[in-house]
Amino acid sequence: MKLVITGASGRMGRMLIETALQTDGIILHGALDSANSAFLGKDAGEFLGQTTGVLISNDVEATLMGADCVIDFTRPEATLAYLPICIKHNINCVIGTTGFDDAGKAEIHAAGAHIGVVFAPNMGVGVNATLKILELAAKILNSGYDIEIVEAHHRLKVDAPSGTALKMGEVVANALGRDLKDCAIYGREGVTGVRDDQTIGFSTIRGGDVIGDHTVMFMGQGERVEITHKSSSRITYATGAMRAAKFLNAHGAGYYDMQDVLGLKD
Ligand SMILES: NC(=O)C1=CN([C@@H]2O[C@H](COP(=O)(O)OP(=O)(O)OC[C@H]3O[C@@H](n4cnc5c(N)ncnc54)[C@H](OP(=O)(O)O)[C@@H]3O)[C@@H](O)[C@H]2O)C=CC1
Ligand SMILES: O=C(O)C1=N[C@H](C(=O)O)C[C@H](O)C1
Repeated sequence: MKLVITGASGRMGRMLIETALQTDGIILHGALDSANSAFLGKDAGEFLGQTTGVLISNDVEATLMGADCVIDFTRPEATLAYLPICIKHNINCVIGTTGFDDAGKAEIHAAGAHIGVVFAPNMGVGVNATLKILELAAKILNSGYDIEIVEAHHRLKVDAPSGTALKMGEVVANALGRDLKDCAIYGREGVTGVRDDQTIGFSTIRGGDVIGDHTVMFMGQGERVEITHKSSSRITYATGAMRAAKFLNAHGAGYYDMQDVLGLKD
């Protein structure tokens, strides 16, 4: 399978290039970066001390020509610029980028009518297992528990709360028959009044080089259940993305998430 990686000089882009070069059945076909990138024209493997023959480019059409799949971990505006070109050339798309608004999410969903799309804010197997555990926990602890979600990431992350935290909130809210849009509280300040027991609170921590920590708390009378996932390397996201690319190669057009890829849907 011929793969193009966007955001090639980014934290995830580099991890994806390293992982692609080591994954059976995957050929690194192209590497894209922004028009401002200092890495344009450089070999995609240079940061590893390797020569791959693939040069980092911002010529999207030329780079995508002949590719089977794009893996995109960039920014929403970049993803939404690449997507129509993927549709035009019938190239599947694995999207790990976070921070989309509703219109952006709808565009990605609609792309699934033309090409294979896996869209997930976290491609790690452990986080996706955690989502299933959260669904079960929420169904059992369905009344008398206040729910709070705390996430921590490195100082360079630009969106908050993380896509993973929002997904966790959505899974818990759905399991409780609530709509996250109506019950989410993003931070508190000043005289807030007592807590509304129907809300789901989010707290964001940013600092240092934290790769990604998420905790969901179910706080009741006399006890507190905390479900935590901690990432210690970006490798988990990259191997998940490779699995997603192979899944799309086998399944073709459609809109999927990592629960589909991992066979975790009921
Ligand atoms: N789903 C998952 O499992 C995971 C998702 N993520 C998400 O992936 C995304 C990227 O994270 P990370 O790698 O840490 O971020 P980085 O900032 O390290 O990398 C972003 C890359 O995207 C490129 N880029 C930014 N804007 C544009 C643009 N307009 N057009 C083309 N390329 C662009 C950057 O190029 P330049 O520097 O030249 O601007 C850079 O190469 C984030 O949304 C993050 O939340 C992260 C980890 C796991
Ligand atoms: O930006 C990151 O680093 C991460 N982003 C994703 C998110 O927003 O949930 C996934 C992971 O937590 C790392």
